[in-house]
Amino acid sequence: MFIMIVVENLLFFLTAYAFKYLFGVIVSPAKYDAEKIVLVEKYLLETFIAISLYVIVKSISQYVSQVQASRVSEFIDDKIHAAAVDLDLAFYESPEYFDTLKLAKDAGAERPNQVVTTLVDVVKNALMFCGISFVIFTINWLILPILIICVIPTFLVRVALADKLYQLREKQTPVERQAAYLSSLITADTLAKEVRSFGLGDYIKRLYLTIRLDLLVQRLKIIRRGAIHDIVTSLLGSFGFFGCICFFCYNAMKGTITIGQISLFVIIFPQLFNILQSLSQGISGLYQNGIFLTQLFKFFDLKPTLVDKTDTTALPVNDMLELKMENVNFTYPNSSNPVLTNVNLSIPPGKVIAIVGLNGAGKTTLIKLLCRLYDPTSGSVILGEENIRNFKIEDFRKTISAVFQDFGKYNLSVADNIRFGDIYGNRPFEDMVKATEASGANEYIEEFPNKYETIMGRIFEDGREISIGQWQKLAIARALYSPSRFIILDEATSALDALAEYEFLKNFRKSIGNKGAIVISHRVSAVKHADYIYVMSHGQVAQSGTHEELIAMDGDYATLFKDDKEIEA
Ligand SMILES: Nc1ncnc2c1ncn2[C@@H]1O[C@H](COP(=O)(O)OP(=O)(O)OP(=O)(O)O)[C@@H](O)[C@H]1O
Repeated sequence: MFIMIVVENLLFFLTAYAFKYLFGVIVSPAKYDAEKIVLVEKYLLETFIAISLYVIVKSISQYVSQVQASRVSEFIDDKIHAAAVDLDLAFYESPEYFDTLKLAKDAGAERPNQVVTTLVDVVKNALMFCGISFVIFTINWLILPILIICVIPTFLVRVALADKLYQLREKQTPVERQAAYLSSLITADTLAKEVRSFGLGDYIKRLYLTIRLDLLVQRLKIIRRGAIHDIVTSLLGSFGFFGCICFFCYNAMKGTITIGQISLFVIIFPQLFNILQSLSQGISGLYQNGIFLTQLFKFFDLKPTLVDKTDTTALPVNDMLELKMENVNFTYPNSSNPVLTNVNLSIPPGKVIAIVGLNGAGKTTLIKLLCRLYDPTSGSVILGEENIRNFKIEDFRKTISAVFQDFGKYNLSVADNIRFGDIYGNRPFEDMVKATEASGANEYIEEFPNKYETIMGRIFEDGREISIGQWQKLAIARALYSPSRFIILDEATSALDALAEYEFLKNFRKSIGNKGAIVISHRVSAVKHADYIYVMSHGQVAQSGTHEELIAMDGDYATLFKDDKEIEA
């Protein structure tokens, strides 16, 4: 790119000088003879070649610039994704993260491109400026400083405007995110049913428009003020430009400059003014993009809070180990209320453990800790004899497969939906079938003409939408397909009909083999066959035991079970 810029500039000056010599010969007092014609033809040919080369190089240079810009854009996109993948769950549960991500994405999409292209323009214009300055300097040394002084105020005004616009953008980011969220409510498929049945479309549309208009008014106020300052300072620049022309005309009339210099001046001087304007625009643009890129780097600088210890222990080979929680307390970051208090529980291999409790009791939070998506504030999670903090996070997470309440509905093929449980395992197809048979998903998959190659969901062509219960069966198949040591179902059977849930849980112990399992369900009657049951209340284990023991205790569990039975009846 740099080579192209240098060549392009050289060709521009070559063209200008070819013109200078051409005019010099044409208006020379030598008479019209064969020698003069040959000379004119020679300069005409040289001018033609120089112009043609200039045009070709300019086009190539534009092409190279576009290729470079696209590559930079892809590169930055990939870096943003890599940084986002590395961050842990805590970031995804905090608004500050989304603000930083938004600003980084705003910067990421186009700014690096703009930096490259603006930088190229600045270098190009700076080289051109040096060349033209030299030529102008040979004509009259005073012209240059006058012009520069006249352009400086425009430059300062643009830098100040960039600063103000950036500050405003930073301030507006949370509100802009709110507007984007409202827009997604009426454009995305997720809430299409609810928005229509409650007739929310117009209301959300108006709310969105009000926010956007408010943001626009604030922005336009700053832009308007900037435009007025820009007009005033640009006028000053034009005065300088005009002054130089007057000065030149005066000297031309006096005959102190040659006709060749006049032709050079006519070609070059308007360019100089344009270049100075572009340079000031380019440098202030670089400054503006620079402050945006700061946000991109701020995003890249985010570091996961959960990191591997320097001396990690290898996972024990023995896969018949218990997973335990010992005196675990937990408070979410940015919150002061403890969500778990002194929790003790254990999940032995090959056993099904159930956790029941009212909404907000802390069940899902407990699962997040078991999966090491968060670390306990105090107390430990232990695999066998080892605190899970001593293992590599990536290795430990592979020991658990979980189906969360908000599990993934991947709009990809059935096979991909299951393969995601063990994405790098090169497993035989039979394993996939075994998993879908255990979850009950095979019943509907077998009816699809394309079976496991059927695309799920309605987002893409030929996609098949399935019911929530069927999605759940697919998610359970994914967890069963995973070669993990423990499997967790967090209300993963909530949408299954009572019979399907009963059938599934009856066979669940057989499907898990030696794996330890946790099942969370609000249907207490569905988990009564679990080997051991924990009852959670306000972040604590209020009761624990087998179904029979808990019924005999006549506490929270017995009440939940009785309520459940009455509702079922
Ligand atoms: N990311 C978070 N940041 C702060 N507090 C949270 C967060 N997630 C959950 N909580 C709080 O932790 C408490 C326990 O939530 P949790 O989701 O663990 O309950 P739960 O027992 O799974 O409820 P449910 O049966 O409704 O799924 C709730 O009071 C909730 O407000």
